[in-house]
Amino acid sequence: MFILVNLKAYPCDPIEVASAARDVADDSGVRIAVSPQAADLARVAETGVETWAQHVDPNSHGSHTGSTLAEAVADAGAQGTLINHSEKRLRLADIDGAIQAAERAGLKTCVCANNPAQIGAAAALGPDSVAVEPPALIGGDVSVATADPGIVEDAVEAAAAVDDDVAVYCGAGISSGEDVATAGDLGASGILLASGVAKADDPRAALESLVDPL
Ligand SMILES: O=C(CO)COP(=O)(O)O
Repeated sequence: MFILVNLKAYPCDPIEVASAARDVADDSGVRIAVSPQAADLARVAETGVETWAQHVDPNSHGSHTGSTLAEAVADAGAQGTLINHSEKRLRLADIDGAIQAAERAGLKTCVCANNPAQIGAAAALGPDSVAVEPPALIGGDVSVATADPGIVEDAVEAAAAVDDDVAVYCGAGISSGEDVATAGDLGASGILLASGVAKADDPRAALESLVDPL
């Protein structure tokens, strides 16, 4: 399983989480990445943890004030990027453009989606991975794998029907190793989570409990 920790705009210490994620990944052998604010990418990447951007824009170099350039996040040390997160929705053409921009910059891509139908559409655009995250469960206490196991299974099926090579992750409300294991049993090959680590009093302990059953 791949564990991608999205720090969103939470008031956590990105270096503390990144260092803990690096150490827990090293100790457990589980792949863990951290996705901080764009301004923190370089500092987070310097810890040695696998680092992802939270978003890239569809444009390349040029007159695009305020854009998050895929080449710039790659230069800062990012190895991948989320695209179309539930809290950063894009139009279809811009999702397609952002995937192409990320690929030009050598970034791995994960396109987020609300439901299995959107997962199928996202998979058709050829990202490396897709992630199903029901908005109603994001930030809550109940894991998507428990509250709505069918949505994970249907997302896996929807992606496979379009392109077998696209990995499927799930997220929302995941906070325990049991949640991660259940997501794996449903066919997901990774999880996205945020509050379970970013808002934890002890992010390292939270990460250790996530990888415990793996
Ligand atoms: O949006 C998410 C990850 O990208 C999920 O957030 P929570 O883990 O806080 O539910």
